[in-house]
Amino acid sequence: MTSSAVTLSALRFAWPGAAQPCLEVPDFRLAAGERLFLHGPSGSGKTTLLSLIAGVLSPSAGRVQVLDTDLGTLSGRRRDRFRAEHIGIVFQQFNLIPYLSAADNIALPCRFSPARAQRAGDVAAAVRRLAGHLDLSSELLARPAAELSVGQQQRVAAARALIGAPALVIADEPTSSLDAARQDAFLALLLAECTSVGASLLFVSHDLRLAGRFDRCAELAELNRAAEVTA
Ligand SMILES: Nc1ncnc2c1ncn2[C@@H]1O[C@H](COP(=O)(O)OP(=O)(O)OP(=O)(O)O)[C@@H](O)[C@H]1O
Repeated sequence: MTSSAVTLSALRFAWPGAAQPCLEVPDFRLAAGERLFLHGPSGSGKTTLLSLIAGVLSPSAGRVQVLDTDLGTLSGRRRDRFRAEHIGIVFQQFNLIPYLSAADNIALPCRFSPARAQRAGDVAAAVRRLAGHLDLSSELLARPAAELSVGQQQRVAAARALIGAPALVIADEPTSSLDAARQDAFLALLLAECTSVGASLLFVSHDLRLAGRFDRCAELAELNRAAEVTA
């Protein structure tokens, strides 16, 4: 087992054309199995940081290491494969495929990653188990994602992130569209799933009431030196 899930070294990221870098993170580490709550004002760079860790964006300088892999050493295709195999992501915009059923959306990572399919075992049963915990009925599972409410889509995105036990789960405001009861059920499932497989969790939220349920709470400004320049 690796001792570090994410290591950022001398990371710098500037959006094209921007006068100032958005992120300058000298050094950050998320330990294996650690569950971190990350918060910060709107526009401070949380989603950008998650996109760099997911390998969706590439840093302008510095290194992003996930598990034992330096993402900068991977070609675009290998990075996509690495992400599918090892990282479960709940994007702020969910990124569901609208014409696929909710069940097929949840199962999608298992189609892209044989290792994840193998870890899931019976994929259809894994879909039903996660959906059950998130109060998604079989009728909802059969519907195209485009015909679900925003909160239902968010729960589908959460189940998709968890299927096949990824070693790292990244969640960007994953409870913003849920009512209190479903928010609680979702968080309980997320924490339990991560604990049961020893996965690390990087959870971004504005809702500081949730922070106490995590191993560590950090504000992005504590990690990001660029924040000192722009503040
Ligand atoms: N595609 C893009 N091109 C250029 N600038 C961008 C792009 N996406 C985000 N930014 C800028 O990068 C900065 C950080 O944005 P980011 O979405 O990471 O913030 P955030 O902390 O996640 O905000 P929120 O809490 O509102 O989701 C902002 O100033 C934003 O305007």
